[in-house]
Amino acid sequence: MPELRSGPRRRRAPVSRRSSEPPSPAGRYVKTRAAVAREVAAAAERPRTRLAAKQLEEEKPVIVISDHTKKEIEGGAMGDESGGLSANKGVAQEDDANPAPFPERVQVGGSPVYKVERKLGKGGFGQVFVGRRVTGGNDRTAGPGATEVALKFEHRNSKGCNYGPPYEWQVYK
Ligand SMILES: Nc1ncnc2c1ncn2[C@@H]1O[C@H](COP(=O)(O)OP(=O)(O)OP(=O)(O)O)[C@@H](O)[C@H]1O
Repeated sequence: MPELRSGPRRRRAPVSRRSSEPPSPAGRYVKTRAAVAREVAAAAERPRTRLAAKQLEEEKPVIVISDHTKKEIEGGAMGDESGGLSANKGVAQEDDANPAPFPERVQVGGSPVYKVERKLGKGGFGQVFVGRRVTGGNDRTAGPGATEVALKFEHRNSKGCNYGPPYEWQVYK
């Protein structure tokens, strides 16, 4: 027969730490089950090998800019007054009313696929980002093989397109 305890319960004795060891701030917190579950889920999603990481990188969606998709962009929720294409996840627009981000990758017509990187600047009608060629290219800084280019996003509904496609587009073509 177990004996009943009498008197108040005492806490467990603290785990003894060597006096020379400084108390760790992380040690003062207890992880919740939700936090542990989040960590486990994140670890499961993380690629374990370089090859897996590369494959994951290659699977990322690409926004193909053509006449067809420009129409889709017009009709969809991706337009913004600043003249940007805003779709999917990726580079955040930090200074516009529309918090939707720009696409992660783009392909203009039959061009190579470019990864959209940091913002270079903003003009009257659009925004300019560094585009890094995802595959191929050469070490030249100019020409069709350049690995780094400037990508300008200008929406068809932007004020610069009030009177039809801007002349600048013809020049770029
Ligand atoms: N090739 C580039 N390299 C580095 N920065 C660039 C490049 N192209 C544009 N930028 C940056 O982006 C900003 C906006 O460029 P953009 O061509 O849109 O200017 P803009 O002609 O004044 O604009 P808009 O034609 O919309 O009136 C520039 O002021 C510059 O800071």
